[in-house]
Amino acid sequence: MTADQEKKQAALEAVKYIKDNMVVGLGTGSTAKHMIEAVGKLVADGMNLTCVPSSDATEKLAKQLGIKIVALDEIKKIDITIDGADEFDGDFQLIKGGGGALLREKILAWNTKYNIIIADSSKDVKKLGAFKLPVEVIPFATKQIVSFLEDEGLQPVQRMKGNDPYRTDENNNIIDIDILEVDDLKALEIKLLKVPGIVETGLFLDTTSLIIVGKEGGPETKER
Ligand SMILES: O=C(CO)[C@H](O)[C@H](O)COP(=O)(O)O
Repeated sequence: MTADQEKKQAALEAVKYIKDNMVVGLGTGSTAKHMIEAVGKLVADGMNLTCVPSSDATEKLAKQLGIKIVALDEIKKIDITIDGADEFDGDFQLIKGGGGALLREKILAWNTKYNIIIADSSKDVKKLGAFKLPVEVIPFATKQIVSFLEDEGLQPVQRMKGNDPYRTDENNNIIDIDILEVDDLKALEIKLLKVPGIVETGLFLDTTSLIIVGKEGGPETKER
């Protein structure tokens, strides 16, 4: 099975949790794309869903598929959010933000009753950190924060798009850092979020309720 087939299998399994009249959070990325297409089919088949997108790209695709989109402030709580991840571990902790949508994704996750993560099997790791952790920062403070992260030994690299700094949907920059040697992720998260100018990190430590992994022989569902 290819990674993309695993992603699609996980996505199709996840949409089974969606019921009529739900408010659904739509993640971002290549795995989420399969899920959004499947949600589009549910809607085309007559299901009444209201969806909140986690990025401009997701919003665009969802609208093309005829999915009803609302802004987060138009609803009280999201019933289910389905999103991808760059890595997950045995404690349901994630690294997200490879696609740059970590800030809105984390806001959606925090405002959701039941968060489902869908992934191909390569995302399943013993310890988070082979994938660099994205940190979203405001442009005004980016250089100073890079310097701070260097002093912390986190080997920061500012994300670029060609010759220009990468910009998120919220017009911020991203710095990718190396956390493979970090054992206390909670302490790291607290330390980073205290730095003025750091808006958010791609560490999702306690929002996930269910992880569905695409696998040869059928999807594996891990419940927290
Ligand atoms: O966090 C994300 C975007 O910000 C994605 O969920 C993550 O990067 C996984 O992407 P993909 O499904 O393409 O492997």
